[in-house]
Amino acid sequence: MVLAFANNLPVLVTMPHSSKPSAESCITNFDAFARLADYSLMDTLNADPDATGDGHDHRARQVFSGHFVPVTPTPLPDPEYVTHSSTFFRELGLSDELALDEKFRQVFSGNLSAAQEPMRQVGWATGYALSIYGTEYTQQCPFGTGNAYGDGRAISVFEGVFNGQRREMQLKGGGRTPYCRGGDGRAVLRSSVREFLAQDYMHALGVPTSRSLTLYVSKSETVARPWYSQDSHYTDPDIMVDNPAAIATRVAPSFLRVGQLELFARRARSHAHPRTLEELRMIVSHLIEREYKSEINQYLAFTEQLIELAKLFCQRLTSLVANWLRVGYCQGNFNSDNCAAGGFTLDYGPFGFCEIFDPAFQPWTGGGQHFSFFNQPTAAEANYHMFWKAVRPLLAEDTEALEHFDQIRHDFAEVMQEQMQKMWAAKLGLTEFHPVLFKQLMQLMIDSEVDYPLFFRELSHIPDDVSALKKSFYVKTSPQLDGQWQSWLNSWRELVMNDGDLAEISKKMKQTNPKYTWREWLVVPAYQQAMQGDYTLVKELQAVFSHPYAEQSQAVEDKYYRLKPKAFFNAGGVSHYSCSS
Ligand SMILES: Nc1ncnc2c1ncn2[C@@H]1O[C@H](COP(=O)(O)OP(=O)(O)OP(=O)(O)O)[C@@H](O)[C@H]1O
Ligand SMILES: [Mg+2]
Repeated sequence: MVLAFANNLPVLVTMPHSSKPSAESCITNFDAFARLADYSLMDTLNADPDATGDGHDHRARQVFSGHFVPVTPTPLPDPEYVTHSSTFFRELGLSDELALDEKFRQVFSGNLSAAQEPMRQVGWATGYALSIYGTEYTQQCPFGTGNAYGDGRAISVFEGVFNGQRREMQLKGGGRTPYCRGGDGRAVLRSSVREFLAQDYMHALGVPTSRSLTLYVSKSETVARPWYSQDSHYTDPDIMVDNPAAIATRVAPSFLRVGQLELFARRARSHAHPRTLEELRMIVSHLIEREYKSEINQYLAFTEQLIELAKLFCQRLTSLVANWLRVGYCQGNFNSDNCAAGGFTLDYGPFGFCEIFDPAFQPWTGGGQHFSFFNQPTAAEANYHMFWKAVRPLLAEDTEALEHFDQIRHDFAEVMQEQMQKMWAAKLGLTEFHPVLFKQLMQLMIDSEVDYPLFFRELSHIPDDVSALKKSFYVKTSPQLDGQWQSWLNSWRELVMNDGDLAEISKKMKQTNPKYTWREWLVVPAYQQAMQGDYTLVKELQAVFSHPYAEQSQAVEDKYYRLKPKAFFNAGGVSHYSCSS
């Protein structure tokens, strides 16, 4: 609120939030929404020449060239509105009532026949390649060639400019595409609720991410997925569960993945067809246009633009991963096909948030150590390497540019380390990273089995006695361990006090260390309840997650600011999962 003067009388006015549209720009009906459609992607990139123009061919097949395949989603039968992101709707200039508009619901539950000009009645899916930790794979493709791998159940249906920013809207679980590999093309309500809430939450945490738009569920279609029986402690699912099919729509400037650049680079390398290098160049130009336009001068020579791209992607990816560690996030499956080339979080499948501190935390049983919590900087480097390798052929004859480009690749680990140190210093309220102090802290956190987010939040009060931190310990500590904590605390406090005003530092720490984290055992009841048609808990979580750094009410604190109960340790579907779709 600020004081303004009207007729010389002071009046209170509410400052419009920067992302809040003015009343005139608020879109309340589908007709106005559809008018924003602008499919420059479909007009500038190559379509699969073998695709039927109407997009009705959903058979799993190889796609040999082109950047996208026109394909129609398969509508959810009897779609019911579950929720939408009010925050994001406001940013886009959409009114909340639009989420309940009949045509809007039809379109975002997969029925494109409800779309009207200039919207098109066909969407698109894209192919991509897969590398796991820097090793190229083609075996995941049913033909063994890699030509049938890509968006198997993600279908983009809309592209348009909202308040000056171009966005692509993509249905997840929108039915089969040529890349479905025999899958059903669906996502279940369980995973859709998780992805929807997590995207919203990450945004509120200040971590770059694809965004949640809407979530609809079918009242008549279910799909079976392997899952865990009640109280199962097995590593793998032990039963098949019918779960309602759902479609969550996510939004981003583009859904370009490192794996997508790789697909075209691999084809160029093997001279798969005469236009391979040109298609690679087109997809990289598209990446610059969609994700880096405001930071890369379009009048630079293309090779110089590529160097800028390499620098910016390195900055974004390292900062992203540092943020993941800051908030306790583990992506779980950070392959090149789950690594957005725009440098934001994408694919909330087997992810989790660290509760009891473990640097090797990994909720996905298929993910192994290499994608675990503290290994994410290395996993990011492997993905960056694949990006570098994919783009490099476009610089082929320019030795000077190549040298520069290679140097940026070489410096990745150093930039990553700088970002990490900056992040750890900020988490500890310090202006500088102190390696010894940090190492001691990590050991103490492991020995006391601290709850990662709860510990850092309690530390943000800058206590002078270890007893204040015990709220975050899962074990009872010995007097000896308490002594070690106290001496660590004393050294740390001394450094903090040298850095400035304690109240100011504490405030900053609380903006760095969220109070409310994702606790899977508190999310499970929300999707279970949603499966019964009750969305109260989903909405409650949306509200809690939208202000993760705020204190919120006593009732919210009592329910959500807590250690994980013992019953949920090693619980299948809560502490770990082998299936996430
Ligand atoms: N039920 C399904 N039917 C068809 N394809 C699927 C299905 N589940 C997953 N896939 C495809 O398998 C690939 C690997 O799955 P993964 O779990 O990484 O991705 P996802 O969660 O579906 O998608 P995204 O990366 O788009 O968020 C993806 O290309 C995905 O589209
Ligand atoms: Mg994926």
